[in-house]
Amino acid sequence: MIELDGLTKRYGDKLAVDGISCTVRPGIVTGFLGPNGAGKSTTMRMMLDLDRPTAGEVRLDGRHYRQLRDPLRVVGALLEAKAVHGGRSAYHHLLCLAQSNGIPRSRVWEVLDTVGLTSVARKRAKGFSLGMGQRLGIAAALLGDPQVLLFDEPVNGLDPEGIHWIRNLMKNLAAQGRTVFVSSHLMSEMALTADHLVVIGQGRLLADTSMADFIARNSRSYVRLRAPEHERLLDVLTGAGITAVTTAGGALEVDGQDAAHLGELAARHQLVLHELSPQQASLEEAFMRLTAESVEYHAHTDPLSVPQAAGAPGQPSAPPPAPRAGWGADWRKKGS
Ligand SMILES: Nc1ncnc2c1ncn2[C@@H]1O[C@H](COP(=O)(O)OP(=O)(O)OP(=O)(O)O)[C@@H](O)[C@H]1O
Repeated sequence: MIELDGLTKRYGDKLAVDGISCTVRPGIVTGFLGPNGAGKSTTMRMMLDLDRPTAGEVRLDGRHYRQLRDPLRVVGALLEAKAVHGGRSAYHHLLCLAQSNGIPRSRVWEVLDTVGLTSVARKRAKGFSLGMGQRLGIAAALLGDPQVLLFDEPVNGLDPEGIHWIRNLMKNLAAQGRTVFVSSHLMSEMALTADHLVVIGQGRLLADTSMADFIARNSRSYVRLRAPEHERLLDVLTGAGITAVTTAGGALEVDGQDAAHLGELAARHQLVLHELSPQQASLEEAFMRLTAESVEYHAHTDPLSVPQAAGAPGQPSAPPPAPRAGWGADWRKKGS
């Protein structure tokens, strides 16, 4: 379990983390989301005592990091890939870590096997690909068989096989009853991996809730219908006191109604339906909707930089947010 209690970090004028309190529970994967500059890395660094909080505290299974005699046995972290002495072999890198934390040599071979690096264990880490470097970082995190695991952007730059592997690894670690806390900017990946979400924006806690609840609360859900007798369906719906909006594509969208109820209503009027589909926004849309106000950097080339998940009730749907062409490039400070 990780407990954050009023956790605050100020760098000069900049309040990077602003009084965050929450508990990251064991047995599930908790995703840590926030726009660029939200304070995720700073929060994770404070969890590992790499940065001192200005106020508040973090406890890992009830203790401060500083109180841990062999930290790797309590918490494992992947903060930065390739934080490795490049001249050392994978084996020696892990052996040094093991020896400084009272971990037996045999465990080094176990974790090398877990991450699939046994065959290159004696090779120098500087020749490793990005994916191999990530696997070595994960081996280091697992070395002490810790109950708490932190992963900062673990799938960055990995190929689909590597992403799949890390996803399953995190799920398995959580299924073993460990606390797994993972940050990522890849929403589709997070949607597949995390059960619970902690979302921050400009250093403040915006949400601490289950994945399903987060999407439901931060997006519009509606039912889409298509019928060859479009006008008659519209009349039937209106007659039943149901507001339906015709989209540009010729479908009808209805908010706040159960799909089964709408299907039965159409059947009672002998209306053929070609589509009757409940629609729910993606995690990405829900995230962008929640954090639109707290995005620190906006791309000035992107007109959709304040995104909408869908049209407001009674309005035709807004187009889904376009992939952010300027994400990571061409940024400027908001308001500058
Ligand atoms: N050492 C530092 N000195 C001054 N300001 C800092 C320092 N580290 C972080 N900041 C500022 O604190 C804020 C939070 O940064 P942080 O790196 O924690 O955000 P993040 O959510 O991890 O961002 P990203 O998703 O871009 O990695 C940012 O405005 C950043 O510029």
